[in-house]
Amino acid sequence: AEPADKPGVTIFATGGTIAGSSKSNTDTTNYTSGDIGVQQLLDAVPELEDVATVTGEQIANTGSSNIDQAILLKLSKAINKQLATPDTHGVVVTHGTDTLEETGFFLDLTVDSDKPVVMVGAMRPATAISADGPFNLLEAVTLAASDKAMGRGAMIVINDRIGSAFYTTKTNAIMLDTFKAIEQGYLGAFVSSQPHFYYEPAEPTNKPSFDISNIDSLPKVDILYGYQDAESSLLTAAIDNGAKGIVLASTGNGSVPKRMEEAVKKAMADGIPVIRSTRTGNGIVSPKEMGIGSGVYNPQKARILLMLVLSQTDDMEKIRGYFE
Ligand SMILES: NC(=O)C[C@H](N)C(=O)O
Repeated sequence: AEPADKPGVTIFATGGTIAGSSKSNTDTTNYTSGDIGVQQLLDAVPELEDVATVTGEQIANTGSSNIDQAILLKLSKAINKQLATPDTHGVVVTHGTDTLEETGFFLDLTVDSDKPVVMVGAMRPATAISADGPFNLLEAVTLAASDKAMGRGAMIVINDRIGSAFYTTKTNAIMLDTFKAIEQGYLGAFVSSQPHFYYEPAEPTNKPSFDISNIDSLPKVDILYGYQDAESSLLTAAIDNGAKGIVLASTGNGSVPKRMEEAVKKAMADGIPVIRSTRTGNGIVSPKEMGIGSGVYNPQKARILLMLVLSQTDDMEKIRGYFE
């Protein structure tokens, strides 16, 4: 599509490390925050044009310890005005991380729109080797341009995570993965033995359900662990032993060693799904050419899901759809 067809996203720049610069590309602590203007931030990420029609507005350019209520009010009013225009799909606020959570929370409580408001910052200045700002900015704009971001309140994007501005906090003075909402990752907690929920009722995205009223047994699915030197003999043995599906508790992002590729491909071709999950205990295993990525499911949950799915269908693309 032409750039004009892309969703409109306005970036309100306020400064911070994301707009910081230093004479040295290894300096990540003694740089000047809020040194680079919004146009320069945009110019550093030409890929933004692929996801949105982006316009920039400079609200302030300072370290976020200098953000005050005058700036908050100016910013919130500017965002409300911008989101009311039909061509605007969402807004992004570039901001220093030190007080980013305060501004995000303020916007969450004062912006009157279902459209996405995305706070973004960086922990390394723009001049650093492996500066995190440009990719964070690309993700923030992609989120602001996404229909999936509607109605979620103000959000904080940094280090590949989407946080609720209501709950997310800076937790580390210098590390890249500083923003966390650890406690509110739970649904709730007990206060004097009474349940207190952090969220309104919500279902996990794409949660499947199965009617097992007429099912007396489920297909056999085995889990195989990933490790250095792992090869295909256990996979073949599991299938010879009657497995109708296999879950790999693989290394990393569900990687399959070259030694096992042929056996995985053969199993898939024979109608035996091979789900690539991860032994790391965390993360969303993404689709690749090989097998089926487990998505959000750890190996033991992927196994239960695959048994249920196999009780309903042997269509490989349908099976894939439950995971990826
Ligand atoms: N990482 C950062 O953005 C910190 C910076 N001092 C600020 O909050 O402006």
